[in-house]
Amino acid sequence: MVGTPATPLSKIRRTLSYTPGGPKVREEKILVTVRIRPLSRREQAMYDLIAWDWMDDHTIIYKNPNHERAATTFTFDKVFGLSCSSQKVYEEGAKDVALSALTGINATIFAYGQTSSGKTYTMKGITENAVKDIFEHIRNRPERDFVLSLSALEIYNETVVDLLNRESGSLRLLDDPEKGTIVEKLVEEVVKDGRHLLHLIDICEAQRQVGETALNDKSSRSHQIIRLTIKSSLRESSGRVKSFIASLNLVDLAGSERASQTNADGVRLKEGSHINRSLLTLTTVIRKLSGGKRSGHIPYRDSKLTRILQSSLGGNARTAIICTMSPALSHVEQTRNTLLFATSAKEVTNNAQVNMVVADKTLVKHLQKEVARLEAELRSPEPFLSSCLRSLIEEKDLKIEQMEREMEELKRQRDLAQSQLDLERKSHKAQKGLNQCGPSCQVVKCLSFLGENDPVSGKSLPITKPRNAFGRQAMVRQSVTSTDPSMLVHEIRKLEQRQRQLGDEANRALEVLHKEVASHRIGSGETTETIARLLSEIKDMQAVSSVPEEIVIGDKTNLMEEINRLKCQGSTIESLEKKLENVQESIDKLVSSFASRNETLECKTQSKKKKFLPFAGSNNANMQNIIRSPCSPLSSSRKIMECETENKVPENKGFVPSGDSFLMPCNGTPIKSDEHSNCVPSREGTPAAQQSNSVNVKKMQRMFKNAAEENIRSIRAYVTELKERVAKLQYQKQLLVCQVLELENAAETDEPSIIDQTSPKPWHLKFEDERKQIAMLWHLCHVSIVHRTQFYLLFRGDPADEIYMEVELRRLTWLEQHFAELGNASPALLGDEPAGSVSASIKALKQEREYLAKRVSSKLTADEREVLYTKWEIPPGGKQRRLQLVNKLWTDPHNMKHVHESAEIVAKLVGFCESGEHASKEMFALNFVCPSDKKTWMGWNLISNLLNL
Ligand SMILES: Nc1ncnc2c1ncn2[C@@H]1O[C@H](COP(=O)(O)OP(=O)(O)OP(=O)(O)O)[C@@H](O)[C@H]1O
Repeated sequence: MVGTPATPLSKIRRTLSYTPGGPKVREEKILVTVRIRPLSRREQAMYDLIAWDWMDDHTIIYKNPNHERAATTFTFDKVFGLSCSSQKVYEEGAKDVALSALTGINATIFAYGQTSSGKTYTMKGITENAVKDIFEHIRNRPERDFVLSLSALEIYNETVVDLLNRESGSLRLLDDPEKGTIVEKLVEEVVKDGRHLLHLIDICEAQRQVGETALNDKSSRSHQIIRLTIKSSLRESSGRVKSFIASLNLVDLAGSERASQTNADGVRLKEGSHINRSLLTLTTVIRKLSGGKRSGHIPYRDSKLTRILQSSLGGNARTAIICTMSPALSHVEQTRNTLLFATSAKEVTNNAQVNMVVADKTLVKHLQKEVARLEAELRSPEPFLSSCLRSLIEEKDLKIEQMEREMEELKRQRDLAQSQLDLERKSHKAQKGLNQCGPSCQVVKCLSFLGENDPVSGKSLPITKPRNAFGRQAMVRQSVTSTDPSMLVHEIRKLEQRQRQLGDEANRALEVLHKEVASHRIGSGETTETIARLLSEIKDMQAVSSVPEEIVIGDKTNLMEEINRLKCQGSTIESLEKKLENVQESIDKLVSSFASRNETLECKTQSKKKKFLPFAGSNNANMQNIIRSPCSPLSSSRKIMECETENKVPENKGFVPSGDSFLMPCNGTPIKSDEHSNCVPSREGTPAAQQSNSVNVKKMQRMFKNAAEENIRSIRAYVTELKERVAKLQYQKQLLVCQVLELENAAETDEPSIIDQTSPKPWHLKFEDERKQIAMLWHLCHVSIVHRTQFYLLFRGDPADEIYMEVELRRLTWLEQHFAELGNASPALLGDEPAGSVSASIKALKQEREYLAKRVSSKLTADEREVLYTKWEIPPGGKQRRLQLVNKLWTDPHNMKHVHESAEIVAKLVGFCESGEHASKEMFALNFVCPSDKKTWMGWNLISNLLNL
């Protein structure tokens, strides 16, 4: 094997570089040395061989006692042999770095190596020497004020423990934007002197987790970090105070180990696996850093060790690593790994800089005053606490007030937006209705009919007058597209009223006809029967279709009831139409019957002829009714009026009857047939009268014939017109039903498409709105949080997403409606499962959360978990923290930040990746049916899908 190329010392030497306008930045490589300990007693007892040679102070070679492979050479900043003292190791491998902390540069020294290779032994020597040197340095710098403080922790089984205060339990790591990773609540003891410092370090040693393994009687089972923070300040002649602050980290890592060598089991095995895992992360970090800092993601966060040491690994610190090793042949593989790690480490470059604070005199004075004030307050804790409390309460009150104001403003904005939206909808509806070609267009046009007299009030509506398009549009907009239920019910009432009037008129017309037929035996008996039957049917129909007068108006439920009732009446109107058709047929028959019998009638007595003036005489009252009817079309009324005038006897100038017997009927006085018959023969008795009568009878016959025909024609025309109006009525009802249903639907779905098309909302705003609505509906419908996550992450506002957003919104609206309607529907299960109950839906979601909670450990690193627990306020040491975390996800649909963060976490837990094969937008396409490949479907029916992951 070819040896690792040596790193020339020139390359390792530190170089200073400067950041313009900023503090000096020292860019340098990590100082890497190797210390070889003597063979241990155990190794000697086993007659283990020394497998390594160290030719000079920098090179170490694998001796390869069996000459199986080529020699392997490793070169480092320094190689310390078996007999090298700790003093020398410190002097040449750590001192320079350690003392940097005195001048404001962070420093880290750590020992790395296999278990029992001498790390603790080495770090002890380094620490003692460093402490000695630091205090000597302080003694030699009387012009500077130094403040030293010490904190210490161990990472045992990925748990951070304070070595100066074990009782505090597991400590959390927090991210500080300025300081980087900090350990919450870590005790920091101010150091009085060197002895005190060593005493504290001894305490830490004593507190540390140590256990016996096959390789080491006192094996360190944790990583230990002792942090000595050194603050020094110098009062300059100008009055300015220059302060330095830096930390010296003394790190004794737990050793990498093989279970087979340490004979570990149980607790030791668990410790060993944690140790190895975190060392593996450290190795990965070093390896990645050695490839250049910008060589991709550095997984500092994969372990607490690397997280805490982040600034020392390629950051703002000077770092020295002492790799310890056993020379024994039995450990050669482990040692080789250590040397490979060391080789990578020496390629890592740090950017250390002086952490300096310069404060002017005034500021210092101000700070001193502030400190004095605080100290005074602390001396009298009660007023201090009460003032703190007071200020806290005041602050809280202010916040509440501010929030209330914001809420008011938001409410106002919401109401304003709502009313604008309503207006837009109305105007859009009207526009849409008028612009569209097709049935609805025709129907809307029919509604100009509404512009006639208001049958309910009997008054002429002001909106009926304009006959231009604009006026009609305005009218339609106001009456039909109104979302106001009372307006719509009012419209329905008007239609009802019209229907009743039409029925009345048809009834009256038929009554007239019936009477004529019955009293004069016009037409066949069959026709008479038909008309009588129709008359009674129409009466029945009117009774059935009568509308209850007292209906509470203005309520949505009543509106729906109205619509349902109208829908039911559709058939009634149809039957009315049918009946009117029948009437027309009957009239036609009547006409033909009348025509055929005309000649016969001419030979009948005059008393009967007189009775051919139904509308002019005996039925005048009925006729007047028809003419006066508010719904009677002007045309037919006019015709009837004309007919009435024409039928008046005085028109016949040639015939001058003596007395007024014949004129009586024209005055509207009913004439009984027997009275009439008594009267007429007295005139017919004279010859002159007979001659005159014979002429006049023919004339009369013609006249009566014309009158009768005209009457029947009038009725026919009137029936035709009634039919037309019934058709209009039908259209209007249909339109109303459609409009109301559409409005109802739009109100429920808050359909975005009905917003004014002339000024469409920008897509990104629409997208945001829809996304918020969707998030809310997901929440309301207890939709699977994996589904939510996938949808949320897949659709991020691309214009092509519009259709998916629309579909999702419609689906959810539908679900929510049905949820409300069924009362206990289970949207979360609505996929290929029948709807269950609400509780089943909630249960499904609960199961999903439990399932995801189980994945927290496997899908998130311990560090990631800790960060999340902190962020999501899961108390340390609590039970089922994973479930607590998952239960907090997707619970606040109003907060889009919460939604986003929830989605990110769930995505990690299910291994969802936007570009992956599981993430196809098509799976959210237009139907509920699962795609055949269940693996790609992560939709509504979640648990089964998860099991397929
Ligand atoms: N350079 C050395 N000279 C003499 N003895 C040493 C040297 N290094 C280590 N030893 C001894 O070897 C044994 C193991 O050393 P130490 O406990 O420091 O190893 P370690 O690497 O810290 O082990 P672990 O990782 O298991 O904690 C100790 O008894 C120690 O005194």
